[in-house]
Amino acid sequence: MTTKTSLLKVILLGDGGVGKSSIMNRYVTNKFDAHLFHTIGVEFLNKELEVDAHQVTLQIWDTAGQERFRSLRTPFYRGSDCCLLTFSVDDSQSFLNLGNWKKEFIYYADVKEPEKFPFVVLGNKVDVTERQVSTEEAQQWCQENGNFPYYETSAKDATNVAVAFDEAVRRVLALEERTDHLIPTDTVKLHRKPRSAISCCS
Ligand SMILES: Nc1nc2c(ncn2[C@@H]2O[C@H](COP(=O)(O)OP(=O)(O)OP(=O)(O)O)[C@@H](O)[C@H]2O)c(=O)[nH]1
Repeated sequence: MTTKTSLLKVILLGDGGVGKSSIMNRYVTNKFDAHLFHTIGVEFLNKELEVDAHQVTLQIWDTAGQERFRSLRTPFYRGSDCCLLTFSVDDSQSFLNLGNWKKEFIYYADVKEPEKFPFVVLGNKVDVTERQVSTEEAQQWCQENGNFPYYETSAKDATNVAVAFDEAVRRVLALEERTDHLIPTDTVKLHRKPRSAISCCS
């Protein structure tokens, strides 16, 4: 019997500095760098995991949050299976911008049925003491904007990072019409590159 692997593309969006690269690095390499440079364009890393007895190769795309890199990141939205809308709990503006990120994604990914698309919201940097966004207001935004799951994460101390990705995978797998992603593991090439060829710095 041939085992099946789902190849899923998950994309991280959010303002510059909220911690998207750090979340990806924490999840894939279990490391945290307090002095990361801003991402320019996009980067991706792969991670293999098993969720509910389902083998998954997760392709995680980290994007540049700064406005000046908009044209470099948007071409990579298409084909995403899940979008992690990310803000930082110590930066209220990054929270207020979540709606713009959602809109930008829906437009450039050309999502046909936005109300069915699996978004997950991450409130990062929960390790900080000075919060500007409360858990309640973030949960309320998620409820009002599509009943999205909400996770408070810390790339610094790893709080909820793996749990959030697991939930993202579950949401995608729960959708019907996933059969197009089911590829026999003996035919798919599972890349294990630390950084993509199209990536720029971080
Ligand atoms: N305290 C704390 N700092 C964090 C956390 N996540 C990221 N940082 C720091 O926040 C800064 C920005 O992190 P990045 O991961 O580069 O942010 P980004 O969202 O990828 O930024 P862009 O590449 O500009 O879009 C870095 O100095 C990180 O070390 C966290 O969970 N807690």
